[in-house]
Amino acid sequence: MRAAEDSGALIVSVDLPSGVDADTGQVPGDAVRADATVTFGTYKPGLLVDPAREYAGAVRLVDIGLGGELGAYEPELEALQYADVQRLLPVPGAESDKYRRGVVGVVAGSARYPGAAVLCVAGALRGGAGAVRYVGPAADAVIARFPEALVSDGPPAKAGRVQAWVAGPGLGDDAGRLRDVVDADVPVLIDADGLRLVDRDAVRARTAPTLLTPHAGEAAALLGVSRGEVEAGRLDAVRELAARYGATVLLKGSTTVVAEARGGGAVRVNPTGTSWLATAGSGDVLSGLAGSLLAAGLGARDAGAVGAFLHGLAGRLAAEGAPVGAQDVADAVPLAWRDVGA
Ligand SMILES: NC(=O)C1=CN([C@@H]2O[C@H](COP(=O)(O)OP(=O)(O)OC[C@H]3O[C@@H](n4cnc5c(N)ncnc54)[C@H](O)[C@@H]3O)[C@@H](O)[C@H]2O)[C@@H](O)CC1
Ligand SMILES: Nc1ncnc2c1ncn2[C@@H]1O[C@H](COP(=O)(O)OP(=O)(O)O)[C@@H](O)[C@H]1O
Repeated sequence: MRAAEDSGALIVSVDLPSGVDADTGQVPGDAVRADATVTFGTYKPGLLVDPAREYAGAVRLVDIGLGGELGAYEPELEALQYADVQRLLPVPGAESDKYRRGVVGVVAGSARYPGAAVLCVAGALRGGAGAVRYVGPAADAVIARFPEALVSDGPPAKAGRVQAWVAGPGLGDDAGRLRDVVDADVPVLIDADGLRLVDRDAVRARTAPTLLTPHAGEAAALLGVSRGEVEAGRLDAVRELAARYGATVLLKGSTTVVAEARGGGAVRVNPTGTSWLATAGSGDVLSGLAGSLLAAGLGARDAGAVGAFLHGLAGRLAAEGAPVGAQDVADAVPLAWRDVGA
């Protein structure tokens, strides 16, 4: 392997780069770093999930006539394509009104992190819900930036009609509001500080859909392992979290993966991500966006996967190869939506 790398020659791997694990995306030891990989029949998880994905270079799939054979197997992994996402986008019908489109509630922000509330609302306003209710101490900051948001500072249960809640970005230690949301019988997305504060038994006991959106650091804390272990084995980590908490889990990072609660269905891997998204607050935009899709009626797995797809695309469209901030990503979500919907 080293001789090949040291030679400076173009390296093309056949099916998979030697040394990467085809089924898990893990790289247990030395592995070939290919410029390109030609793979056969179907994509393997190791070509889609980091850290292995990075070793494959540009991937080209060649059909070798396995179509009929492959159809007999349930895939372990799937990546939504443009047409899949287009079918899932919640588009208002002629008879829609703001309530029929869904109302998303946002419990986020604190005196220390008012910006997280603004960014979460920024994502929520672009996710297809008909109204965004913000509940918390950053109402003035939210309203200054987004006068269309409905704001209050009381308990979430008194905020008015909400079809799905997002709780956690920049929340600080406001466990009371979080508890109200977890007790609500509507879909709930829990992110950031919410993942640290939440009563784990209460999450397990929920009957309405729950979507947890940890980054690797938060996932590591929830699993009681190191962050490195999560990053080295993303598929194992996301499946284990979903099983342990009886929730749908979206694990963020270099490859974003979504696993269904109680083991149902393939793990979704997001194909649109870009490392320009690695900027403070972009996760807050994602949680607002995915929560809005939940309020608009998507199931937790679809809301997570479509949210990550639009977020990744928005990151690319906003960045175009230059650094951007989280607000720029939120502002580009309509461009991503149009790109998918066209
Ligand atoms: N504008 C704002 O107000 C912002 C507020 N934010 C809020 O700031 C608070 C602290 O959030 P942090 O997540 O930065 O907490 P920390 O900085 O305390 O990080 C917690 C742990 O996770 C690790 N970690 C952080 N980001 C990671 C990543 N993307 N991948 C892997 N590991 C990672 C850290 O090294 C650390 O071990 C949260 O409430 C968050 O929502 C952030 O969302 C950034 C923007
Ligand atoms: N290297 C990367 N490649 C692609 N996406 C990334 C990368 N690093 C971070 N991201 C994305 O950026 C967002 C960061 O969210 P998060 O870690 O919650 O940060 P914050 O709390 O600052 O908002 C997530 O959507 C994550 O998937």
